[in-house]
Amino acid sequence: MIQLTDIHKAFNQGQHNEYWALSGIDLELEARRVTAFQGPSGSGKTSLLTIVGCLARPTRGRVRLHGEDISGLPERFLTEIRRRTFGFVFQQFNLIRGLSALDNVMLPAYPEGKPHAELLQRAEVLLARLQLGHRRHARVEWLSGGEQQRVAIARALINDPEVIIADEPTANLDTTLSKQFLAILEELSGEGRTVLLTSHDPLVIKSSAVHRVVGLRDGRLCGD
Ligand SMILES: Nc1ncnc2c1ncn2[C@@H]1O[C@H](COP(=O)(O)OP(=O)(O)OP(=O)(O)O)[C@@H](O)[C@H]1O
Repeated sequence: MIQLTDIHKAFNQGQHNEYWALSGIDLELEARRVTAFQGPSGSGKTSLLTIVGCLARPTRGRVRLHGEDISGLPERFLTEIRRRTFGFVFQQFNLIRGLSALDNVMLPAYPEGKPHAELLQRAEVLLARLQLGHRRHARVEWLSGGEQQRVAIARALINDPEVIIADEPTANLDTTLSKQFLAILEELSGEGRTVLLTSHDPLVIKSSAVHRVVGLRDGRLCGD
């Protein structure tokens, strides 16, 4: 589904502090599987996921999505692909304070231009599915860490993405909440979504919810 060919990523290219975060990644990611990227801090996991999710471009190399080379597409096409294909769950959840859970979930769908009532219903269904129906009108800063994470997952699902990308999704969760997250992960892959995540957490890496673990070290693949 996603093919990466000879991906390189440099930061501050051409400057005294030039740094190559990724050096020659060749990888094929299959649809409907849960793939975890593991590796030490600074090994390039986040850089790789941001490239896969079209949040950043590789300095060199090709990204193919369903066989189409998307690496050279102009920004507006990339934005469109990003919105349609990927849902993101960030480590800090990146929810907007002052807004309710419901409003946060609906935000990424506004550019799609769907009728508000339809959107509202979809957001309510998603929050209910994640056991947050009763908290839908609460401001996100009033919610617990686990509740905030589930809001972030509902938000990632609002545009019905094929692929969910989650960066260290359990980093801020205790064991019980991490296990809840893994159960949600199994549900997502059970309904045919592709999940790509980064994790240091042995609970995640060793979980039966994860089908494949890809190792990264110093910007290169090491173990698959
Ligand atoms: N915007 C940036 N400018 C300069 N260097 C960067 C930038 N983003 C990342 N890096 C560097 O690239 C390397 C890889 O970072 P990346 O965030 O991909 O690693 P990671 O494996 O996700 O780490 P962690 O587990 O700590 O999140 C690191 O050394 C980091 O300092």
